[in-house]
Amino acid sequence: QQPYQPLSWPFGHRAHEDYLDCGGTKQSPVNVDAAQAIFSPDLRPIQLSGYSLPANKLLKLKNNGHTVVLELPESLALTGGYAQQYRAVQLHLHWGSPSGPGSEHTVNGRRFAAEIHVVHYNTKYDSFTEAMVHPDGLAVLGAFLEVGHGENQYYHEIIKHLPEIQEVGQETLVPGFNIAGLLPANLKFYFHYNGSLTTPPCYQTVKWTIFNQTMLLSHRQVCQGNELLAGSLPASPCNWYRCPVPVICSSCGSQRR
Ligand SMILES: NS(=O)(=O)c1c(F)c(F)c(SCCc2ccc(C(=O)O)cc2)c(F)c1NC1CCCCCCC1
Ligand SMILES: [Zn+2]
Repeated sequence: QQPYQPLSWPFGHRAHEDYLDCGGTKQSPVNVDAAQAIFSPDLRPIQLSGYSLPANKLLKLKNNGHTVVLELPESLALTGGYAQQYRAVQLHLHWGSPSGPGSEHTVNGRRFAAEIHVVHYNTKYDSFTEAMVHPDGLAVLGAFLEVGHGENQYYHEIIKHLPEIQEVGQETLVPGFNIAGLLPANLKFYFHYNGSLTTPPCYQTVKWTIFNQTMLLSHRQVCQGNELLAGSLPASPCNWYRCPVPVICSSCGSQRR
């Protein structure tokens, strides 16, 4: 009996469609139907290397109008759970809005408050740009964010800088910290499938890992994230709303002009 229960489920696809944009047969996000998931003994625990960064390593945090993106050095690597080596490019967050939760994937139809994506590219390709058009080019680690009791100290390292990038295009520098703290402690339980970027160019070149364990943030932290992009254009029309301004954050009642 394996020490972990990674799950995957079958997705048929025609090879030549490997990176059709948006109209293809392997579009993400998807709803994970846990009852349809198949235990796969070949899937190994995800292993992270080089994720703990010193405070003197400054990382660019940018509001690109769709989400908040933290650029990551290639020293962060996936060394377990994938057949090939992948190195980090960036991480970004899919927040909700005062009108509702913002996770892109759902599980049994349930949408979570928010979702983090850590984007990596396959090092057999010379660059991220080249990798993202190949079926095995990208690996994205995803985890759901929920409201828990206390403040999450790792998400605090990002959220505390959000006031500095309230406008689209603004960026700031964030001191390094342990990026692994943004992901679940248990990297053995996950869903895995072959899908796509969830935003144009929608390339069907992503090996998705969606962790079972969720990340717990305080009510206030989720609210702060929801308010950052409340007036921005949606990244993907299906789950982003252009919120009227001023925005009342329904969960904590604060008003954002
Ligand atoms: N879930 S996801 O991984 O598909 C994804 C999203 F859903 C995203 F919504 C995003 S942000 C929207 C795309 C975008 C817009 C502007 C800029 C910029 O001005 O720099 C950059 C990107 C976003 F950046 C990503 N990831 C990107 C995919 C877009 C192109 C390559 C960049 C790295 C991964
Ligand atoms: Zn994403």
